[in-house]
Amino acid sequence: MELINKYFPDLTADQRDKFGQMEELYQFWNARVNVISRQDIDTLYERHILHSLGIAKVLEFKSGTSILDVGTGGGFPGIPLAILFPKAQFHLVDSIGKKIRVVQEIADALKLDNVKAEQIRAEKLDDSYEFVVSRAVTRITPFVGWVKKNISKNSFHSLRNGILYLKGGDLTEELSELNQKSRIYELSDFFEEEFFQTKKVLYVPL
Ligand SMILES: C[S@@+](CC[C@H](N)C(=O)[O-])C[C@H]1O[C@@H](n2cnc3c(N)ncnc32)[C@H](O)[C@@H]1O
Repeated sequence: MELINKYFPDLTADQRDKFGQMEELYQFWNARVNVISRQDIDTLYERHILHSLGIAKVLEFKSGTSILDVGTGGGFPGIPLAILFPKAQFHLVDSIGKKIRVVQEIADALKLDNVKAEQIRAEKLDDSYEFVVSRAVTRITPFVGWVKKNISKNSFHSLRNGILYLKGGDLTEELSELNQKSRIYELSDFFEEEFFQTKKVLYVPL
Protein backbone atom coordinates (compact mmCIF):
# COMPACT_ATOMS: atom_id res chain seq x y z
CA MET A 1 0.00 0.00 0.00
CA GLU A 2 2.96 2.38 0.66
CA LEU A 3 3.82 2.02 -3.01
CA ILE A 4 0.42 3.31 -4.07
CA ASN A 5 0.75 6.29 -1.71
CA LYS A 6 4.27 6.94 -3.00
CA TYR A 7 3.17 7.37 -6.62
CA PHE A 8 -0.38 8.59 -6.02
CA PRO A 9 -0.04 10.91 -3.01
CA ASP A 10 -3.30 12.77 -3.64
CA LEU A 11 -5.72 9.89 -3.07
CA THR A 12 -8.83 10.56 -1.01
CA ALA A 13 -9.38 8.64 2.22
CA ASP A 14 -12.03 6.58 0.41
CA GLN A 15 -9.63 5.64 -2.39
CA ARG A 16 -6.90 4.73 0.11
CA ASP A 17 -9.37 2.62 2.01
CA LYS A 18 -10.45 0.80 -1.17
CA PHE A 19 -6.88 0.08 -2.28
CA GLY A 20 -6.15 -1.05 1.29
CA GLN A 21 -9.02 -3.57 1.20
CA MET A 22 -7.83 -5.19 -2.02
CA GLU A 23 -5.18 -7.44 -0.45
CA GLU A 24 -7.62 -9.21 1.85
CA LEU A 25 -10.25 -9.48 -0.87
CA TYR A 26 -7.85 -11.02 -3.37
CA GLN A 27 -6.45 -13.38 -0.74
CA PHE A 28 -9.97 -14.56 0.00
CA TRP A 29 -11.17 -14.91 -3.60
CA ASN A 30 -7.93 -16.19 -5.11
CA ALA A 31 -7.97 -19.10 -2.65
CA ARG A 32 -11.34 -20.12 -4.15
CA VAL A 33 -10.90 -19.21 -7.82
CA ASN A 34 -7.38 -18.80 -9.14
CA VAL A 35 -7.41 -15.41 -10.85
CA ILE A 36 -3.79 -14.42 -10.24
CA SER A 37 -0.78 -16.64 -9.63
CA ARG A 38 -0.35 -17.62 -5.96
CA GLN A 39 3.10 -16.06 -5.57
CA ASP A 40 1.86 -12.82 -7.13
CA ILE A 41 -0.56 -12.33 -4.23
CA ASP A 42 2.50 -11.33 -2.14
CA THR A 43 3.36 -8.63 -4.66
CA LEU A 44 -0.23 -7.58 -5.41
CA TYR A 45 0.41 -3.87 -4.84
CA GLU A 46 3.43 -3.69 -7.13
CA ARG A 47 2.77 -6.25 -9.87
CA HIS A 48 -0.96 -5.88 -10.24
CA ILE A 49 -2.27 -2.67 -8.70
CA LEU A 50 0.58 -0.24 -9.43
CA HIS A 51 1.20 -1.89 -12.81
CA SER A 52 -2.47 -1.31 -13.71
CA LEU A 53 -2.20 2.30 -12.55
CA GLY A 54 0.64 2.83 -15.02
CA ILE A 55 -2.11 3.65 -17.51
CA ALA A 56 -3.10 6.59 -15.29
CA LYS A 57 0.42 8.03 -15.63
CA VAL A 58 -0.13 8.15 -19.40
CA LEU A 59 -3.68 9.52 -19.37
CA GLU A 60 -6.10 10.86 -16.76
CA PHE A 61 -9.60 9.72 -17.61
CA LYS A 62 -12.06 12.61 -17.37
CA SER A 63 -15.44 12.46 -15.72
CA GLY A 64 -17.91 10.57 -17.94
CA THR A 65 -15.29 8.67 -19.94
CA SER A 66 -16.31 5.13 -20.82
CA ILE A 67 -13.56 2.52 -20.74
CA LEU A 68 -13.59 -1.14 -21.73
CA ASP A 69 -11.17 -3.60 -20.07
CA VAL A 70 -10.80 -6.63 -22.35
CA GLY A 71 -9.72 -9.95 -20.79
CA THR A 72 -9.81 -8.46 -17.30
CA GLY A 73 -9.18 -11.85 -15.60
CA GLY A 74 -9.36 -11.04 -11.89
CA GLY A 75 -9.96 -7.34 -12.61
CA PHE A 76 -6.70 -5.91 -13.96
CA PRO A 77 -6.20 -3.22 -14.99
CA GLY A 78 -9.91 -2.32 -14.60
CA ILE A 79 -10.45 -2.47 -10.82
CA PRO A 80 -7.48 -0.27 -9.77
CA LEU A 81 -8.33 2.24 -12.52
CA ALA A 82 -11.99 2.32 -11.42
CA ILE A 83 -10.88 3.19 -7.88
CA LEU A 84 -8.60 5.94 -9.16
CA PHE A 85 -11.21 7.39 -11.56
CA PRO A 86 -14.56 7.07 -9.78
CA LYS A 87 -16.28 9.40 -12.26
CA ALA A 88 -15.36 7.31 -15.30
CA GLN A 89 -17.39 4.22 -16.27
CA PHE A 90 -15.64 0.87 -16.60
CA HIS A 91 -16.91 -2.22 -18.43
CA LEU A 92 -14.77 -5.24 -17.48
CA VAL A 93 -15.18 -8.27 -19.73
CA ASP A 94 -13.71 -11.74 -19.84
CA SER A 95 -14.68 -14.88 -21.71
CA ILE A 96 -14.44 -16.98 -18.50
CA GLY A 97 -17.49 -16.74 -16.24
CA LYS A 98 -15.86 -17.71 -12.94
CA LYS A 99 -13.32 -14.89 -13.30
CA ILE A 100 -16.12 -12.42 -13.92
CA ARG A 101 -17.92 -13.66 -10.80
CA VAL A 102 -14.79 -12.88 -8.74
CA VAL A 103 -14.52 -9.44 -10.33
CA GLN A 104 -18.17 -8.75 -9.53
CA GLU A 105 -17.71 -9.84 -5.90
CA ILE A 106 -14.67 -7.59 -5.52
CA ALA A 107 -16.36 -4.62 -7.20
CA ASP A 108 -19.39 -5.08 -4.92
CA ALA A 109 -17.26 -5.38 -1.77
CA LEU A 110 -15.43 -2.18 -2.74
CA LYS A 111 -18.75 -0.45 -3.58
CA LEU A 112 -17.50 0.44 -7.05
CA ASP A 113 -20.68 1.65 -8.70
CA ASN A 114 -18.71 2.67 -11.81
CA VAL A 115 -17.86 -0.96 -12.67
CA LYS A 116 -19.91 -3.36 -14.77
CA ALA A 117 -18.47 -6.89 -15.11
CA GLU A 118 -19.66 -9.20 -17.88
CA GLN A 119 -18.80 -12.61 -19.31
CA ILE A 120 -18.50 -12.03 -23.04
CA ARG A 121 -15.86 -12.43 -25.73
CA ALA A 122 -14.45 -9.11 -26.90
CA GLU A 123 -15.26 -9.93 -30.53
CA LYS A 124 -18.98 -10.03 -29.66
CA LEU A 125 -19.21 -6.63 -27.98
CA ASP A 126 -20.97 -3.89 -29.91
CA ASP A 127 -20.92 -0.97 -27.44
CA SER A 128 -18.68 2.09 -27.92
CA TYR A 129 -16.02 3.41 -25.58
CA GLU A 130 -13.51 6.23 -25.61
CA PHE A 131 -10.71 3.90 -24.51
CA VAL A 132 -9.95 0.19 -24.33
CA VAL A 133 -7.45 -0.90 -21.67
CA SER A 134 -5.93 -4.35 -21.33
CA ARG A 135 -3.03 -6.45 -20.07
CA ALA A 136 -1.63 -9.81 -21.13
CA VAL A 137 -4.44 -10.98 -23.42
CA THR A 138 -3.03 -11.48 -26.92
CA ARG A 139 -0.72 -9.93 -29.51
CA ILE A 140 -1.62 -6.36 -30.26
CA THR A 141 -2.42 -6.84 -33.97
CA PRO A 142 -5.30 -9.31 -33.47
CA PHE A 143 -6.34 -7.31 -30.42
CA VAL A 144 -6.79 -4.17 -32.56
CA GLY A 145 -8.95 -6.28 -34.89
CA TRP A 146 -11.20 -7.29 -31.99
CA VAL A 147 -11.83 -3.84 -30.56
CA LYS A 148 -11.52 -1.23 -33.31
CA LYS A 149 -15.30 -1.44 -33.87
CA ASN A 150 -15.80 -0.40 -30.22
CA ILE A 151 -13.87 2.89 -30.18
CA SER A 152 -16.08 5.98 -30.37
CA LYS A 153 -15.14 8.98 -32.47
CA ASN A 154 -15.92 11.80 -30.02
CA SER A 155 -12.69 12.80 -28.34
CA PHE A 156 -12.34 14.94 -25.24
CA HIS A 157 -8.92 13.92 -23.93
CA SER A 158 -5.37 15.03 -24.69
CA LEU A 159 -4.89 11.68 -26.48
CA ARG A 160 -7.14 10.57 -29.33
CA ASN A 161 -9.48 7.68 -28.42
CA GLY A 162 -7.90 4.26 -28.69
CA ILE A 163 -6.15 1.41 -26.89
CA LEU A 164 -3.86 1.61 -23.84
CA TYR A 165 -2.26 -1.82 -23.52
CA LEU A 166 0.14 -2.90 -20.76
CA LYS A 167 3.04 -4.85 -22.25
CA GLY A 168 6.55 -5.98 -21.45
CA GLY A 169 9.67 -6.62 -23.50
CA ASP A 170 10.71 -5.41 -26.92
CA LEU A 171 7.73 -4.06 -28.86
CA THR A 172 9.58 -2.76 -31.93
CA GLU A 173 8.18 -5.47 -34.19
CA GLU A 174 4.62 -5.10 -32.93
CA LEU A 175 4.84 -1.33 -33.24
CA SER A 176 5.87 -1.62 -36.89
CA GLU A 177 2.55 -3.41 -37.63
CA LEU A 178 0.48 -0.56 -36.15
CA ASN A 179 -0.59 2.86 -37.34
CA GLN A 180 2.14 5.48 -37.22
CA LYS A 181 0.63 7.51 -34.41
CA SER A 182 0.99 4.52 -32.05
CA ARG A 183 3.59 4.99 -29.34
CA ILE A 184 5.23 3.39 -26.36
CA TYR A 185 5.38 4.89 -22.87
CA GLU A 186 8.07 3.38 -20.61
CA LEU A 187 6.77 2.73 -17.10
CA SER A 188 10.35 3.10 -15.80
CA ASP A 189 9.87 6.83 -16.50
CA PHE A 190 7.20 6.88 -13.80
CA PHE A 191 8.09 4.10 -11.33
CA GLU A 192 11.61 3.38 -10.07
CA GLU A 193 11.13 -0.23 -8.88
CA GLU A 194 13.04 -2.95 -10.76
CA PHE A 195 9.81 -4.67 -11.91
CA PHE A 196 8.97 -1.69 -14.14
CA GLN A 197 12.29 -1.62 -16.02
CA THR A 198 10.82 -3.58 -18.94
CA LYS A 199 7.17 -2.58 -18.61
CA LYS A 200 5.43 -0.31 -21.07
CA VAL A 201 2.08 1.12 -22.05
CA LEU A 202 1.43 0.72 -25.76
CA TYR A 203 -0.92 3.43 -27.03
CA VAL A 204 -2.78 2.80 -30.28
CA PRO A 205 -5.05 5.64 -31.46
CA LEU A 206 -8.01 4.43 -33.51
C1 LIG B 1 -3.43 -13.86 -18.95
S1 LIG B 1 -5.06 -13.39 -18.51
C2 LIG B 1 -4.82 -11.71 -18.06
C3 LIG B 1 -5.86 -11.24 -17.08
C4 LIG B 1 -5.72 -9.79 -16.63
N1 LIG B 1 -5.87 -8.86 -17.74
C5 LIG B 1 -4.41 -9.57 -15.92
O1 LIG B 1 -3.52 -8.95 -16.50
O2 LIG B 1 -4.25 -10.03 -14.77
C6 LIG B 1 -5.90 -13.25 -20.09
C7 LIG B 1 -7.41 -13.19 -19.93
O3 LIG B 1 -7.99 -12.83 -21.20
C8 LIG B 1 -9.20 -13.55 -21.35
N2 LIG B 1 -9.51 -13.58 -22.78
C9 LIG B 1 -8.78 -14.16 -23.76
N3 LIG B 1 -9.36 -13.96 -24.96
C10 LIG B 1 -10.49 -13.22 -24.74
C11 LIG B 1 -11.51 -12.70 -25.58
N4 LIG B 1 -11.49 -12.90 -26.88
N5 LIG B 1 -12.50 -11.97 -25.00
C12 LIG B 1 -12.53 -11.79 -23.67
N6 LIG B 1 -11.60 -12.26 -22.83
C13 LIG B 1 -10.59 -12.97 -23.34
C14 LIG B 1 -8.90 -14.89 -20.70
O4 LIG B 1 -10.07 -15.57 -20.31
C15 LIG B 1 -8.03 -14.50 -19.51
O5 LIG B 1 -8.80 -14.30 -18.34
